[in-house]
Amino acid sequence: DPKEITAFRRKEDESESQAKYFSVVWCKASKKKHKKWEGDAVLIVKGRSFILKDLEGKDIGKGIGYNLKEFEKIEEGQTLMVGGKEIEVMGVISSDDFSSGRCFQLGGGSPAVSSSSLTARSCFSKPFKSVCKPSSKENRQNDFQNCKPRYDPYMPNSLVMPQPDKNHQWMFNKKCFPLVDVVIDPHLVYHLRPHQKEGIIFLYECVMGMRMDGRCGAILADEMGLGKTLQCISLIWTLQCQGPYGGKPVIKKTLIVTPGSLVNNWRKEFQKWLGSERIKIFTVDQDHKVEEFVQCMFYSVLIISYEMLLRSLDQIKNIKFDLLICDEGHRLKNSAIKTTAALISLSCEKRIILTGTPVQNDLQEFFALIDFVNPGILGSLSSYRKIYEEPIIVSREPSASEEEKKLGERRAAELTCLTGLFVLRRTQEIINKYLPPKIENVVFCRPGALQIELYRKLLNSQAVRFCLQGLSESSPHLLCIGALKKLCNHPCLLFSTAKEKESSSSCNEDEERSLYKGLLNVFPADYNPLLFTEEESGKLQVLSKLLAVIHELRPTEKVVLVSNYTQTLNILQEVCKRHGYAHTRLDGQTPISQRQQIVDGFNSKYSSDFIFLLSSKAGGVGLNLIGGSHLILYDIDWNPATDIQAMSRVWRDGQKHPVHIYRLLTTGTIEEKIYQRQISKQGLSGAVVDLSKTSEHIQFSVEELKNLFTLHENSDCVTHDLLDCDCTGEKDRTGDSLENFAVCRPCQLGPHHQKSSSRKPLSMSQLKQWKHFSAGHLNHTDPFLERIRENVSFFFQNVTNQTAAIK
Ligand SMILES: Nc1ncnc2c1ncn2[C@@H]1O[C@H](COP(=O)(O)OP(=O)(O)OP(=O)(O)O)[C@@H](O)[C@H]1O
Ligand SMILES: [Mg+2]
Repeated sequence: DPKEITAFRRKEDESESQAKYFSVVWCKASKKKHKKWEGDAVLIVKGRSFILKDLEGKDIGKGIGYNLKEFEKIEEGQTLMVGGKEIEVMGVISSDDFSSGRCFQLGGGSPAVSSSSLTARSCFSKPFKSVCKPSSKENRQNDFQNCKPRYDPYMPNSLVMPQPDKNHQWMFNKKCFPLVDVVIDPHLVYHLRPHQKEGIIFLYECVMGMRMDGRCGAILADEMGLGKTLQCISLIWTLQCQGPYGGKPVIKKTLIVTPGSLVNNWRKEFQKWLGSERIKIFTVDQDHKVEEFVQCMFYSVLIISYEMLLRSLDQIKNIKFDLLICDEGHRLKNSAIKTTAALISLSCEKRIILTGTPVQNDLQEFFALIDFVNPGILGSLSSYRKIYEEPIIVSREPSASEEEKKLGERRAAELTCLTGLFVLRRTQEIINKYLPPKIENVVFCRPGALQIELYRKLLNSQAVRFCLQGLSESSPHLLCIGALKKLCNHPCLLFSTAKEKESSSSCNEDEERSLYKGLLNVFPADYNPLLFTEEESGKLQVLSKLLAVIHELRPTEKVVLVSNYTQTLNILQEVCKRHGYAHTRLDGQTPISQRQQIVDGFNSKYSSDFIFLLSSKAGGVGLNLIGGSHLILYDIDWNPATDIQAMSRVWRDGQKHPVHIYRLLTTGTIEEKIYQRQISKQGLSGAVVDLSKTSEHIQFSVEELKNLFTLHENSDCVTHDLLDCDCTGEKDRTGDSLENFAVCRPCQLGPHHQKSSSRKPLSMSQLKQWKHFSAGHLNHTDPFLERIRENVSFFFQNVTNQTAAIK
């Protein structure tokens, strides 16, 4: 009957589209009576086909063309043969449990974790006195008397840690000590910002294993400058003196591992918040070895650099640390490197990673960080890949089917949920209200005549032409880019290299020679790079005027002057000398032991330094340079993170003055192109804001190279030309409110990671909202811009926190 056939077909179609999931055990098909199951698996049945996956998510069987009726009837307890395997169905898996991935057993059954421990958190319980029978009444009274909270939990503004729930007490209070409130030292609470109080509670719950049974790790990924250090110091100080069970301290010794340049910063922060009496800390350096820490019982905190840690690993392994803190811990994202392996080898369970970089952009790196703080929580790397990484990545491909998209999203949500319990990230906005206004300027400086001539010559070189024809196998484009960038900073930087190349005869440097060929002829015959002038470089001219006007109008304020190149810093330093500006300098060659001293010197109100010369790549991360309130970025990096890092050195907690940021770009040159790339491509694609990415990682198409290697001589601002803005730069322009431009960041996992905007690279549409004007039309009250306009073709300006009260 045709009707019946249609009905049958429809039914077949329906079951084709609806998958069913079962948990099963399996073994190879055999005739043996006593079978031995070989393992658990997940059976996915869809119409006439099936897939069998092991609990690591790997396919262990697949087949099509099975009997539809038989597949429809599958139920608990049933055995059946599929793909040469015998299976017994243990139960039905809900489609939600499958799509979230929860049905795959992870690291010893964490599925219950995500929902239950959240509720557990809020359920405070009484100690179970009934179980607890101290030997005598007196004893008990003594116990209770000794077990008073260290600080009064009922004082107004007191910060009391949540009490552990019954389950926790059962696990960790075997001796039935009375429950005591853990209260943060009021001396610290007085200074804490609200987000820091929350952060301390978060860290406390994590390391106490209250958020996730038996897991004591945490990742504090707050954006730069939110005071991760203070939050950790508060935690250490609290756990070292108090604990919920009978008031007994939870930890004795803490190990803090940090980049070398920050070792002393940590010491200083301890001192700043706790003075030198409360807690004894020990920093390892050339003259202070780990042995000393071991010998002196009164030290409780050891601060050491990652490099020193490797060198002293054997001694460190012999010390029992109860808490491990890894500052700038994103460097542990690679589990293959020695440092990570060394830290994993330490037996300490309570582990905290601090990082200002978003951690979830790269799923593999994310795994490494998670697995470091809470080993095994996501299962093995191979199962993580199958269950999370692969479906999530597939779902983001443009070619992904609806089904793949859904599965990927669901798995991503589950991953966020699972890890969200011990990863905390707050963005900069949270602290903006405590900060003074920030005035950001992008200043387009006209190149000098010599610069233009040299620029043309370089673009006509054989090396550049080869690049554009895609003729070269090696990567001469990096050479060409490097030379153009140098030229933008100052022509004298090119002179020395060109001189060298001219005389060298090595043939591997052919490309380099072809780049510099004939360049010397463009320089004046008696050119001496040591006697460079400011006029030869557009930016240097602007810089020099800018410094002069700051010096004149704000004699008590200081300037941080940033470049990525040591050679450029040399030039800038020479300029300081010529004008008699007192200055100090920190770059890659500055011994680590001296860095903090230099920073402190500059920040001190008694210092006479006017300028801090900083190589952002060498020493930027984590430094506080709040002594300066003007920051000038002399050159631009491919990676916006480098520049953002530098900017947040001055606009951070403790800054007393309005902050002025100046980014200098040479009009029409490669610098504008790099800037555009920063804001359009990277900004919009939400590319990882990661300091480790350098230009070597960037792939350029020939088309892109053509654009890079073009000089726009007739534009006031190519970036503005690209904005599709209808103004002609003749007046201060600002568009609609910024909120209209939600920036999407597809790399992040879940919606609640999308909040940040202030520390993210700008997008083009956001830039359009900045005030912008050509220098000729500057009817502006900014006295600083007024003074430099002569050598400038265009300005962009944006003010954040305009109304902020200056403390
Ligand atoms: N509650 C506070 N009140 C005043 N100053 C604070 C407070 N919290 C932190 N600070 C100061 O803010 C500055 C930044 O703090 P910190 O160095 O800990 O930031 P961070 O989160 O580690 O940032 P980064 O990622 O750049 O290392 C420090 O000088 C610190 O002393
Ligand atoms: Mg820090």
